[in-house]
Amino acid sequence: MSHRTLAGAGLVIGYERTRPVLDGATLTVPAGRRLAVLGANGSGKTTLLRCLSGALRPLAGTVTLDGVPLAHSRRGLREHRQVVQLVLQDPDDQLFSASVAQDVSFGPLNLGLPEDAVRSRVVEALDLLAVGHLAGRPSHQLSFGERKRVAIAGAVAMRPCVLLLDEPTAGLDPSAVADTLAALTRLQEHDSTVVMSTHDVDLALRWADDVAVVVDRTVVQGPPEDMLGNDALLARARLERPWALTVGARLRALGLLPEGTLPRDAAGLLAALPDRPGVPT
Ligand SMILES: Nc1ncnc2c1ncn2[C@@H]1O[C@H](COP(=O)(O)OP(=O)(O)OP(=O)(O)O)[C@@H](O)[C@H]1O
Repeated sequence: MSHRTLAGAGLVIGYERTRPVLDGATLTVPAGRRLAVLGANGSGKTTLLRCLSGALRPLAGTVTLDGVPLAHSRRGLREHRQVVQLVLQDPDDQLFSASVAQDVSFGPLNLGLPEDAVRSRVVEALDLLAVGHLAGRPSHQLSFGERKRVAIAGAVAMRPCVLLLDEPTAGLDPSAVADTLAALTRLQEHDSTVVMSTHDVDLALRWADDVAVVVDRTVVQGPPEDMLGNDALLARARLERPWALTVGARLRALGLLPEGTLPRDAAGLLAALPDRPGVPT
């Protein structure tokens, strides 16, 4: 897989022409990096990802891949979907075959690949998502968290350069969230660009290289610390400052953390705190 840059410029997207959900949204999905699309419920995250995937045609503006505008023709969309794959929030919108292996092979079979190539893609995708042991199981018998990972494996089997994941961690317990994030790291190591929509500011700070905040029917993009430390922006977006930024700032003010230290999660915070003789770590 090679790196490709997906972008949207001046996107007006909506379901009714008179009341667009997004009105002039511009963003770049930096190749090879992790982008979190953050926004409150109903702000338009899913709508934006659907547009970037080609599933929803913008009312105005353009989606581009390496600067080339997406053509909403049958051929243009087919080519786009070989590079950009969207995984929906609800895995049951994507899983409908008799077994996990059949669900994951659906896309590659549709590409007309020979059977052994399909088989090796299915094995690779299931392994990347650490769900190889589920290959023979009926998808509908799996837990919600397992179904979410199988749905991601289905998209991964298409070997996309850009993977758009709509709330991949929603409804998962902490260990399933950790498993999913580990799988996303493996995907990135396989040269995929990963985009995740979420309203979880703590997760975005800990995971993302870049953050795009969906706010006031547009998108504001920048480094996680800048976006998630901007209280005015967060208030407009109906989001809260991540706890690690608040606690980090307090500890710096108390002189317990060196200036410039920006822990992103509990492990980072503990690692940055000084050792004191007699205080257990
Ligand atoms: N198929 C549709 N037809 C009409 N309106 C829709 C449709 N899908 C979404 N909307 C509306 O578009 C707006 C944005 O919805 P969207 O699902 O993109 O938000 P979201 O940020 O993903 O929300 P959530 O965090 O709750 O999943 C909402 O007001 C929603 O009611």
